[in-house]
Amino acid sequence: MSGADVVEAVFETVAGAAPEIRESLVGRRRYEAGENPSGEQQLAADVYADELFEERLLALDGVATYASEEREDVVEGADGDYHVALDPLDGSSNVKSNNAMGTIVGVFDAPLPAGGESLVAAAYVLYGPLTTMVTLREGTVTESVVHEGERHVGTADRSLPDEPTVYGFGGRVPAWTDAFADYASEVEQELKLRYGGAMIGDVNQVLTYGGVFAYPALTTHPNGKLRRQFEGIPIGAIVEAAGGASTDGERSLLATPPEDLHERTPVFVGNRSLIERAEATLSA
Ligand SMILES: O=P(O)(O)OC[C@H]1O[C@](O)(COP(=O)(O)O)[C@@H](O)[C@@H]1O
Ligand SMILES: [Mg+2]
Ligand SMILES: [Mg+2]
Repeated sequence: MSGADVVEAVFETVAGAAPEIRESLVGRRRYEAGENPSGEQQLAADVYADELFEERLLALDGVATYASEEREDVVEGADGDYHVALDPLDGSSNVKSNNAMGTIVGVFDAPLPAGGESLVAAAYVLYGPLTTMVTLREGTVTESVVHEGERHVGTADRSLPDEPTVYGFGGRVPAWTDAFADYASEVEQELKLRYGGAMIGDVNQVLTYGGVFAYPALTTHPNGKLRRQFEGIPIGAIVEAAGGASTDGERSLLATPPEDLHERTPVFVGNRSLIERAEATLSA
């Protein structure tokens, strides 16, 4: 199977599972006893989505391994040249309040953990009022509506608007560093606050309206909250390919491979001018 065929099969599988993921939320809003490798409590919905994607993606020709935020180690499948990294349910704490959630996928041509130079394709599904899917392959970002598990292309070459409009910053304000607080107070003079607590919902607003999403380094958590392999790299790649930029505070999220599968990193994505200003303010 060619790389393009494997990527297409992964995208088709993730879109195909979307109705089941949505349906699975009914009755799975409670916490399981377990914790994920990042020390966060898992919902029954996180575990269900992780197991469903593991089974379906490892069954595909060409997919050698599966890794996810919800399990410690990489799972080996059959032989193949491609490795998939999943955040099966992003923003799963939103299931309680019935707000947006997502699924994030990265396809790599090197064993995980792997950095941006090994990323061959990426995608996310947004479970909002509609189910939509944004895919990145060969430098092009495409947005589709997912209906009954099928993708219907809406915008074939998605790019960020030149004029930014919205921002969303994670972490409690008292835990922000002074440098980040300076950046935030500039941004809040210029843009409109939109923060929903699911990275995918918040990033999709930035892709749609222009602006910046950040989950910064905190005084309590110097590497922030989000994971480089499962969240930072695929989302950084999508936003960069859509004409925006990404940074971990110093350089593109694609520039530094994770040393550890579950490593955390500060995440900033959005219009280039806003990301450049973030880097300048944080390094001042
Ligand atoms: O509740 P907080 O601190 O605002 O954190 C929200 C962030 O945490 C996340 O929910 C973490 O992702 P998971 O739900 O996949 O662990 C992001 O989607 C979101 O940006
Ligand atoms: Mg997440
Ligand atoms: Mg998750």
